[in-house]
Amino acid sequence: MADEPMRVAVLGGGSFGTALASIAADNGARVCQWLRDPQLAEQINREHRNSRYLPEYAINPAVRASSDMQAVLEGAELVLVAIPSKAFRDVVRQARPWLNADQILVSTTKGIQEEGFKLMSQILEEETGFAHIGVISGPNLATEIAQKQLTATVVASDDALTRTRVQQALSCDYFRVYASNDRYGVELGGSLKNIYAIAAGMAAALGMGENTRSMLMTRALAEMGRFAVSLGANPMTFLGLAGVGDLIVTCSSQLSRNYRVGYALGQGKNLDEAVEALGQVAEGVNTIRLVRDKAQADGVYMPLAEGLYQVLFEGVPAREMARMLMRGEQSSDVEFVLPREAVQQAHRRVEAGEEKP
Ligand SMILES: NC(=O)c1ccc[n+]([C@@H]2O[C@H](COP(=O)([O-])OP(=O)(O)OC[C@H]3O[C@@H](n4cnc5c(N)ncnc54)[C@H](O)[C@@H]3O)[C@@H](O)[C@H]2O)c1
Ligand SMILES: O=P(O)(O)OC[C@H](O)CO
Repeated sequence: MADEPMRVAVLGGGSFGTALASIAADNGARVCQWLRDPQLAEQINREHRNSRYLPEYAINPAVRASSDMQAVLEGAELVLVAIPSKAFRDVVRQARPWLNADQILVSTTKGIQEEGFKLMSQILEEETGFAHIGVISGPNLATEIAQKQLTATVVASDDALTRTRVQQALSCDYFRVYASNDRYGVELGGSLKNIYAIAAGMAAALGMGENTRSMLMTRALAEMGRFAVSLGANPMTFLGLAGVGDLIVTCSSQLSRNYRVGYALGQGKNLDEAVEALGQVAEGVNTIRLVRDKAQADGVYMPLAEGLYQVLFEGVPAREMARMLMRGEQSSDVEFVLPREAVQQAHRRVEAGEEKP
């Protein structure tokens, strides 16, 4: 059956789900997209446009949209789930009666569930028990993908079939799909970088420069690596597209919703106003809280996440927090080369007069 078009279902009618549905259709797949809003589904079918999330984008006319979950999932080989983390489990539960173990289930969502600190593919696994599970993550601003800007992503799964079929379904002239077998690391990188995008947006609004942004991104990577190690994950994965790559784009672009929330906060809006003005999901707001709490509980040193938490949720002024962070304990650049503890130990010895110049 090699010549049969692949059947792809996309759950979610937001900007990323819409862009991925259209790419798969461009590649010849039979694509059905599920949206909870029947009017938007109708508009996609009639005008091949999604005026709510990607108004300028000409969606491939072969994409069929529907608010009937059963009809969308029927016969699908690949199911892409592009639903914000807060609603993710509910939607998977809704879908469950029409899912089967032969299907490939892939999350595109960069968020964390509060209960149990679960990533989205873990929810897919828990809700279904299926074997073909993966994630897509990387520097993927949907608006740029819609403009067909050259873009790369990562499909991560320990299941080779999942990786291969996703690469086949989505690779095209302007969208390149790299493979990873570190599902947890790729997914964690995508979720964590949203925290630092908020900080970068805030720094930009406060008039801070490129040195500051560069410091922020690099120290963010150090902090992300530390957190990954504490969770037993492989920090090397963060050297790839789903770590460094996504940090760079999300900390640099006004197209990022997390960056925009940070920018609005830096301009003096409060959190509710900033989120409301955005009108879309900025996963980082919730992720900051969850990661800060987890880091505290597990004793992981994450000064940026802690500082940002205090700015967002405890009313500490951003400039004051920046000053405190700059005056924080002396540290190491790359901790995998020189451990942080070695730097602190050396300071203690010099301060105690045990080592003299
Ligand atoms: N937009 C991007 O640039 C981008 C890129 C990469 C990854 N992502 C990730 O993909 C996920 C989805 O992002 P997006 O940009 O496609 O979506 P979005 O945030 O633009 O919207 C998500 C979609 O989910 C729907 N939805 C929300 N709550 C729902 C519920 N309770 N039941 C059913 N549907 C519900 C919304 O109506 C919308 O259609 C995000 O979590 C994000 O982290 C987004
Ligand atoms: O708009 P954001 O901030 O959710 O970022 C979108 C993607 O994650 C960028 O890779």
